[in-house]
Amino acid sequence: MDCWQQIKQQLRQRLNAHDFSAQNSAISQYQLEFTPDSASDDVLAWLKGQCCYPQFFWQARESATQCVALGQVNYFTELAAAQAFLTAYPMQQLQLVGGLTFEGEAHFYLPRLWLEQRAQTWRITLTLSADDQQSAVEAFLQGLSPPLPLKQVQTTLRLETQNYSENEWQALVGEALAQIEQGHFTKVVLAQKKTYRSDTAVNPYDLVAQARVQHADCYYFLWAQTPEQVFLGASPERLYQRDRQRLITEALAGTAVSSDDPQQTEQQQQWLLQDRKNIHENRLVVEDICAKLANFSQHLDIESLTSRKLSYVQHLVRKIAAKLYPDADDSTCLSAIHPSAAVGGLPDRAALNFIATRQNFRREWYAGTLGVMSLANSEFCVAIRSTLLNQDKIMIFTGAGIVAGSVPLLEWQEIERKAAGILLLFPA
Ligand SMILES: C=C(O[C@H]1C=CC=C(C(=O)O)[C@@H]1O)C(=O)O
Ligand SMILES: [Mg+2]
Repeated sequence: MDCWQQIKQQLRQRLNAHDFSAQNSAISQYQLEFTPDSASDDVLAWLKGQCCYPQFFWQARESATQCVALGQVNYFTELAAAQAFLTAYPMQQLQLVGGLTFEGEAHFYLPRLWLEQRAQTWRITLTLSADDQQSAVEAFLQGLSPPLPLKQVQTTLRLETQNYSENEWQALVGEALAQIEQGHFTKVVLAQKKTYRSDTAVNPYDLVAQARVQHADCYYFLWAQTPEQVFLGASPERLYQRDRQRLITEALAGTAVSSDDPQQTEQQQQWLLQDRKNIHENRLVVEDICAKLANFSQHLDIESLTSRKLSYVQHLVRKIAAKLYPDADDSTCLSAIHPSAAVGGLPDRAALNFIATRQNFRREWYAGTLGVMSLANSEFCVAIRSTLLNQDKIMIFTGAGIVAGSVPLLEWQEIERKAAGILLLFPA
C-alpha cells in the first residue's frame, strides 16, 4: 500500500472512531505527521491531484512552510462572522484561510483538510464539526487522490483584449492627475487587465511551481473556490503579519526596472532611491497605513526607506511595526488596512470612488488580500502580480500608483513591465 493509501486509511480510522453524537465540542481536529515516500513530493503536487474544492495553496514570503487547504467545514462571507467564530474556540487555535476581494467581499473557510509541509515533514489536520454527516466526510476522504507530478509550463499566449490601449491608459492617468491637481485625492492606483488565450491548457499548479522558481522572495498563492476560476500569483507585498499584539507591515510602492544586467539594475536602484515622484508615491502609502494603524496601536515604528529587488522590477519599501491594543483583532486590522494606498489611494474613500466609477473592470481578487488567520497569529499578502485562469482564458492584472509628478507614458511603461514579469510564467 502506498503512503497516500495509508494516510487515507488512517484518516478513515479517526473518522470511524469519532463520536458524531457527542455534542460537547462542536469542532474536533485529528492530526497526522508523516514523511512521503518520495523526497521530491510537494504539497502543490498533491493539490494538483485533488478534485475537491475550495482549494488554497499558500507559502508566505520568508517562510519555508508550504500549506494547502482543501474542502470546507465552515464558510464565512462576513469578516466579523469569521472573527467571531475564531473567538468562540479559543482553545483550539483554529485557522481560517481566505481573504477580502479588492472591493471588500469576505470569503473565509475553515478547511476540511489542512496540510503543512516543512522540509520532509508533512502534517495533516482533519477537521470535523458537530454539524457534519459522517457519510459526507467519508465521501470527502474517499475522493482524495495521490499527487500528480508538476510539469514545466509551455504554451503560446495570444493577447485577446486589454482593458486599456496605451492611449486610453494615458487618458485615464491624465484624468487622475487632474483630480489630484484639484485636490480630490493625492494618490490613486489605476489598473489594467489583459486577457490572453493559450494554445494548450495551462495547469494552474504548474504555474505556481513556475512562479516559485521565477520570482524569489514572494508570497505564492493559489485560490480556487470552484474549478472554473483559479486565481494565483507571486506577490512581493505583505499586507501584514501579526503575532498576538505585534504587527508588521510595509509600504511597498514606487517602481524601477530590474533585470539580469547588474549594472542597469544598480543604476536604476540609485535613481529610484532618490526619485522625488517615487519617494512621494511611497510616502503616501506610509501615511495611509500609519494613520489607519494609529487608531488601534499603542505605538508604531517606521524604518527608513530601502529598495527591494525582484526579477523584473524593484520597489521602494518602508517597513512598519506596530504594537496593537489587546482588543485589536484581525477583523479590526483587515478592515482598516485593506486596501492600502499601495493598491487603492489616499484619501482612500475619494480614490476608491474614482476607481469604482472610472476603472472599466472590477478587480475582485486582484489587489485583494489572501492569507491565513487564527486568534494568535495571522499573515496576509496583497494579491498583486496575479493571474486568473478561467477555462482557456488567462487574465493578468497590473497596476500603478498615480501621484503628482506621474508621467502617463512612464506609468504605461511601468504596468507593461509588471505584465512582462508575470508573462515570464508562460514560456513558449
Ligand atoms: C498595484 C501594483 O503594484 C503596487 C505595488 C508596488 C508598486 C506599485 C507602484 O509603484 O505603482 C504599486 O503601488 C501591481 O503590481 O499591480
Ligand atoms: Mg509606481
